[in-house]
Amino acid sequence: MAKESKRRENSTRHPGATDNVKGRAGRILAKASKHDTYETAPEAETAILVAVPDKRQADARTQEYLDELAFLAETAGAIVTKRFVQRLEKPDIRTFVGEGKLAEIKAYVDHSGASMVIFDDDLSPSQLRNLEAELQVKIVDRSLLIIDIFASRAKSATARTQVELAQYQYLLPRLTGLWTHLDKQRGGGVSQRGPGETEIETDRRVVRERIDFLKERLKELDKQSQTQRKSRTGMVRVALVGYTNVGKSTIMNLLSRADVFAENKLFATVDSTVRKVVLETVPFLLSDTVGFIRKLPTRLIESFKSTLDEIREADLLLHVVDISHPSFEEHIAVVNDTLKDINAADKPMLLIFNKIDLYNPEVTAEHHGGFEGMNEEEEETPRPTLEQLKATYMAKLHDPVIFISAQERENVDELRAMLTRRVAAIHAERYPSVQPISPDNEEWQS
Ligand SMILES: Nc1nc2c(ncn2[C@@H]2O[C@H](COP(=O)(O)OP(=O)(O)OP(=O)(O)O)[C@@H](O)[C@H]2O)c(=O)[nH]1
Ligand SMILES: [Mg+2]
Repeated sequence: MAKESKRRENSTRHPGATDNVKGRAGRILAKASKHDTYETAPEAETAILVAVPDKRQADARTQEYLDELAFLAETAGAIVTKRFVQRLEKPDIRTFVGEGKLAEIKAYVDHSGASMVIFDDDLSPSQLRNLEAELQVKIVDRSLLIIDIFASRAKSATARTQVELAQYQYLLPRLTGLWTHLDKQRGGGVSQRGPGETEIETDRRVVRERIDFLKERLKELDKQSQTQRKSRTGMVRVALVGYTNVGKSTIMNLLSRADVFAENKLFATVDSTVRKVVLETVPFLLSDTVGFIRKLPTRLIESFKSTLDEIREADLLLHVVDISHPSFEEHIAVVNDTLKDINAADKPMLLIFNKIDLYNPEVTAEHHGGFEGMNEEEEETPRPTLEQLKATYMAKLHDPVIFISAQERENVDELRAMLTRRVAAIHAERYPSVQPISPDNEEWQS
């Protein structure tokens, strides 16, 4: 017993203990934990993408999803050399893709020397194990890819702790998975416990302890930031939300003259930034937050709770949309669903359609590059004009909408005016007797 507790103490205190777990059973995480920033990543790895859409999914949609996956892979520092698509009613339970497709992928991996295969979905622990055994290269699923990018971007203590928590939560069931076949064969019985099971039990315990430790640490960090946030009470709080890469940080910089990192990469922002902004004597706090994405792992959302508090505690959400993206409507839905997941769906919202400079009604899904078997008719569906879109959204939504180009500074003054009126109205509502600012009386959403 004494020996046991001593070992446990060592394992939690000594960083090498968890590294061992990662090293032995969790090499899938090696990349996520190794490189610090994307910029300093050593020579790029080559990656193959694999998607298994269901039979009903339109070809253009499949291609768009693969574009997004390629963008994620590039953001993580990999060069994509090939895409594989297999339409299946349901992914194969053993190897995700069917036998024939797996052989095709295997042939390509062997021939091209690609160093990893990235799947556009999450793999079960056993699928991961089987695929690694068959293909003999690193297998990365969607969750791991996103966690990896977050790991390379996280700067603050909170974000780094959140990412580490997500990494271990990802690892834990996969440790179990590596050994489930043994458990089954043995059918229980203490006397038959092999060394494998003892080892895995130790690993699991080390990982669980690390998870508990990180949760505690997050609680402490959360207390500190709560104290910080309390000192800001009274201020109207506005949060920029939206799909990744839509221009949230660019708008933050425009409105607050801050210098927030913005670039054409997914998840440029992982930490949230808060700035005090004063527009026509109306002061408020503006925060820039992590972008959302389709199939964002729930675990990751949970571990990013503190970051998401900025959104939960906001009085007004500025939902930024990249109107030039062919799937912008799906992006809106993903963001709204994620807001629901984090209990922030009922907040007042202003919808900002950004990148109007890139919007071209003539351009269809085609500009993303057709691929074999693409349905020609699908490509030719014309997109509505900006005016038509404006009319549709104005009619459809209770929330006001505005169309801008943050980059070309188009309609930015209009955005400022709209925001000023909105914040002033919230302020007036909160402090009816004080009214330190003179809210514009006209209907702000006219
Ligand atoms: N053409 C065009 N590009 C824009 C516009 N606004 C932003 N961008 C570009 O879009 C890319 C993404 O902008 P960011 O501000 O980093 O986007 P974000 O929403 O903060 O992205 P994440 O933090 O990754 O979620 C950058 O390359 C910007 O320069 C715009 O109005 N027009
Ligand atoms: Mg950003």
